[in-house]
Amino acid sequence: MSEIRLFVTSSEKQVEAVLDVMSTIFEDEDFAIATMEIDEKRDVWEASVYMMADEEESVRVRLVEALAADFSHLPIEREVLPDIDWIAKSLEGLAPVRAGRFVIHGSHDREKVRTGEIAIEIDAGQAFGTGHHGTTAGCLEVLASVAHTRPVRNVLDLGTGSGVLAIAAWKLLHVPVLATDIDAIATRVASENARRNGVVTGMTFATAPGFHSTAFSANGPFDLIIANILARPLMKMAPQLVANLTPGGSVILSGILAEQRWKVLAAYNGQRLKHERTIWRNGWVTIHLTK
Ligand SMILES: C[S@@+](CC[C@H](N)C(=O)[O-])C[C@H]1O[C@@H](n2cnc3c(N)ncnc32)[C@H](O)[C@@H]1O
Repeated sequence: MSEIRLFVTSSEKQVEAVLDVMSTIFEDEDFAIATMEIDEKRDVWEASVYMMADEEESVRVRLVEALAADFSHLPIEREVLPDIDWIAKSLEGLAPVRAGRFVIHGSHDREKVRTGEIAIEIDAGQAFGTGHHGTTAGCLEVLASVAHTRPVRNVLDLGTGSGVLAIAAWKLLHVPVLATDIDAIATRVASENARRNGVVTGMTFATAPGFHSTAFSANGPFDLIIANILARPLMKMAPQLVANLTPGGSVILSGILAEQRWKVLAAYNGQRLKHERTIWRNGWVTIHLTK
């Protein structure tokens, strides 16, 4: 089935406002949303939402409705994207990513690892997390800095995807790591990636939505919790997440668009966590808080 892009074209300022509207209506769903500069001199930009062909009509109806109030003058255009083997394509373009002391690379780039780097080998596959997304790279950067400043005896990676953050924490800290995901395929991929990266003991995997598993009480509470999910589930889970954190422990949250950060901070301040630092990468923020 083809992939479709629905988009509007305008100035950078208007396109940013349209992107805000798009993120509000589609924030809990899997549709990718992006802005792109078309012509720098003429200030021409596009805001796009991507979907599969069978979802186009319902997305279009919602988009027209949401843009009606302030942007009805902007026509919604459409592009059918060519069918591409995305996994092969993404592998071709995946250069190693460096964040803190970490380098995340595909198996085709093993020789590019430099002395002193902590290398994590992840090939693009069925689970999210090759290090190229701003949220993953942001978590790695904060992880490296947290490890310098605080003793960490165990780690929880909630929403592990490819396992990249769990493997990074294990390689950096040499402590037990629990890696969980709502998606059983992700948990399987994460454990295969862990094995491929030389993790033999000290890492536990569980498939669980949020904190609904005995794995959390069996392995926690945790000195460090990393959760790269999305703003809304992170806000909802704040009480349980903080209950699973040791006093003095650290939380690294990502999957949060810059404009959503205040709501997420409010949810965690409400649980008496202290804000330490927020970093930005490609429009996404990663937040470090302590208990
Ligand atoms: C953005 S990916 C992050 C993957 C990886 N940790 C990284 O940083 O690259 C989010 C992951 O969280 C998982 N997820 C989403 N909602 C979840 C929930 N309520 N409980 C556990 N995992 C969840 C998804 O299946 C997905 O693998």
